[in-house]
Amino acid sequence: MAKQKPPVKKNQTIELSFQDLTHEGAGVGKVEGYPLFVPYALPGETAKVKVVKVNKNFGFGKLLDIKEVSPERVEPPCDVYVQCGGCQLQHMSYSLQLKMKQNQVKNAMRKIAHLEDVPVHPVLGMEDPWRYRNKVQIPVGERDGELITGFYQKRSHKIIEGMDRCVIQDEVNDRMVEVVRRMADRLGISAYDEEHDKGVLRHIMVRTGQETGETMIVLITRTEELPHQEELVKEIHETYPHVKSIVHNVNKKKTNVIFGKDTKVLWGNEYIYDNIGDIKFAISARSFYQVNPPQTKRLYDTALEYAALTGGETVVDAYCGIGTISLFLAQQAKKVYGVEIVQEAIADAKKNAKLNHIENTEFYVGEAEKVMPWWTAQGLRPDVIVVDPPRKGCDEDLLEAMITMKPERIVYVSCNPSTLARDLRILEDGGYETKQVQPVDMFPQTGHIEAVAEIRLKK
Ligand SMILES: C[S@@+](CC[C@H](N)C(=O)[O-])C[C@H]1O[C@@H](n2cnc3c(N)ncnc32)[C@H](O)[C@@H]1O
Repeated sequence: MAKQKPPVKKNQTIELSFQDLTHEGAGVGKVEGYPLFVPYALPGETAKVKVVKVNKNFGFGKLLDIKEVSPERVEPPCDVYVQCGGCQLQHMSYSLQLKMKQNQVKNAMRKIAHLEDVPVHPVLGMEDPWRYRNKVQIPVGERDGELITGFYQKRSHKIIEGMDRCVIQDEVNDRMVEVVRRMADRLGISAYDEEHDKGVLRHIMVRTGQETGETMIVLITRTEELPHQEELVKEIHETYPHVKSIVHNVNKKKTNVIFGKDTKVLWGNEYIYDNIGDIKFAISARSFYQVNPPQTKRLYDTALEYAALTGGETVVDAYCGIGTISLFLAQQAKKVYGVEIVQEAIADAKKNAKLNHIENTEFYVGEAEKVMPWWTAQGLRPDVIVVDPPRKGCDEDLLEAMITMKPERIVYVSCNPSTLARDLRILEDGGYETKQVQPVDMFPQTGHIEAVAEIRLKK
């Protein structure tokens, strides 16, 4: 049979109507059944589009001119929305964002997990979906002899010009980035020059505890020394008393990874504190801490509800970070075992347990996929397992260990619906049943969605 040629050509300009959205928020329109993905187009719209890439089964277009505008289209408040690419959904109403994300999770359940009937609830969204991020990591560069800070332009390492705020960032963090940049500039500290691998300041990281108002500043340099360190540190903490910790991290490698291995406190505490619900957390520079605390509380409350603890259970919290979920669980369980790969995070987890006078937790450093089979061999048989892996999902050895341990309930917290669905299929085949999935919008204005799944051992 002769292969059908795509009905469009590269660089052709066409008029296209949009019916759907990809999971990244691009509009989907079809020419004779051939789908074209067009960023910033919305369902219900008709637009002039330039075809920019033609693959065998689908292509990409660039939005030129919208003829019929969707009522869901809104003006993005960010001045550098298109250059930046950090947010993908600012041009659509928040209610459409939530619908799109619910569909994304439903589609993953249907297409990847082959679970047609699992209830996927409406997304728990934010009342005010702006300025929610508690942490910023921003590159430092130089233009016309002056230090500049800003995110990289999409698919490049060129800092966006004139970027002085980020509308999803906590205002305190925005301000502190500017303050540190100006002070460093005045003191003559140079920016890291990636191309020639010279210069000093690579990134500024700022994290603020939204409940406590405490701020940590991390200065990441290429060099062992931070010139004018004492003046810089003194000026920051004397002017801004909410800054409780100033940290120096050295990263000598030519790499995209932001942090290097060596971290030392220049001034103040090694930690800042923040609260989620009634639990207090100490957070150090390198530790993972969810970026949207009010939504984190809703996420953990859902995880706790699905864990259905009565006080007598043994629980495992795999990928436990600084023990956030573990400590919530521990309040309602007999014993919680946490495992996490980052050593500093486990030190924080132990500290956090003490800080909150919680005595029924044990935390271990290690790869969850190795520690869990070892626990299984030791005879540990938890009643409930909670997993909260990175985007790539759970390792197969860990899924196998869970199936062998046979807990009554598994709670899967996920930041990637595709890997969640892949892993749910494995658990279903291993004797488990997915009861319900609750998406939580931890990252408004972006295409990301978090979800919690309740999974029970089949009777
Ligand atoms: C999505 S975070 C969840 C952390 C924590 N549950 C929370 O809510 O703050 C995933 C965590 O998994 C850790 N991690 C990544 N790979 C791991 C592995 N193979 N074994 C154990 N932990 C791992 C990361 O360091 C990170 O802290």
